[in-house]
Amino acid sequence: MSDTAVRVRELRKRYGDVVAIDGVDLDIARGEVFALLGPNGAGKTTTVEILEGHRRRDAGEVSVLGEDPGVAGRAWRSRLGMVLQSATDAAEMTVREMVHHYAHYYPRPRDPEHVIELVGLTGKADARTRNLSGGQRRRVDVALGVLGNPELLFLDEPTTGFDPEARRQFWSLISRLADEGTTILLTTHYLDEVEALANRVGVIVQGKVVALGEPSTLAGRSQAMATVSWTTADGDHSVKTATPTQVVAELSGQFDGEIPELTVTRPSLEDVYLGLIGDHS
Ligand SMILES: Nc1ncnc2c1ncn2[C@@H]1O[C@H](COP(=O)(O)OP(=O)(O)OP(=O)(O)O)[C@@H](O)[C@H]1O
Repeated sequence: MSDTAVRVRELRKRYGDVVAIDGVDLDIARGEVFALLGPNGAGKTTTVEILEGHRRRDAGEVSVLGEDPGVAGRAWRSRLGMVLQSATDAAEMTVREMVHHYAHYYPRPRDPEHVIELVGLTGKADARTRNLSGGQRRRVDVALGVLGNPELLFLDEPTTGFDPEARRQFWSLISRLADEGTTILLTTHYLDEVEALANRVGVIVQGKVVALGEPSTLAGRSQAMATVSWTTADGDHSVKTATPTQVVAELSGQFDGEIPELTVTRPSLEDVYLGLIGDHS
């Protein structure tokens, strides 16, 4: 079995005059959690839909779990899990009925009761899905996405509408799936989600990948200048420096004890991301 889950070369897609994907290359290894970031309309969903076999490409090579999604059949599809951007229709069925029902579609499903517990819906298992809140309904989507025990899971903005606690629970679910070896392709607008979950991140702007790397080192982040800040009776001070340890050592000689309100920061992933988007738009 190949170590590569997803391989994309020179992918192109237009909608009429709109160039949605403009020569994307992408490699995702098996077992990796890969995040696609980008502003609205950048081409993330189109890319994911092509990888899922839901949309035809105009040009380029695509291989997902060793097959071309444009022609692959049902056996291939059963190895994928999907949480699409648009939520599953609300229904008269209860959560339990729905999860048990969909389990029949897969050759080797997870235990439906275990999945309900995994997504934190045990207390709502007998509620009709139309009576669930937006965030709870999204958890049903996630339950259906992981039900088939997928080798590769697509998550398109999975935590939109989640409250902070639900997002944390979801993150631990994703980490568990990743630990079990599931490859995950995530699109999101939440930078903290990327930092918490992703091994690697690709930033896509106007249909092109403009940066690729680990969240901690993306676009030279780890080598970027640090900012040392502190406060005195004169007011707030800050210095940008490549040698923050030295600055702090010098400052500590000037103060008797603690340096007031000392902080040392490097650019956040959000700073780096906004810089990348600004440079390419
Ligand atoms: N079915 C369609 N018909 C015509 N144009 C489309 C269609 N789907 C997407 N587009 C256009 O293609 C471009 C890429 O859209 P896409 O949905 O892939 O972006 P995205 O990165 O997923 O955005 P978002 O973060 O808003 O979900 C946008 O300019 C969009 O308007």
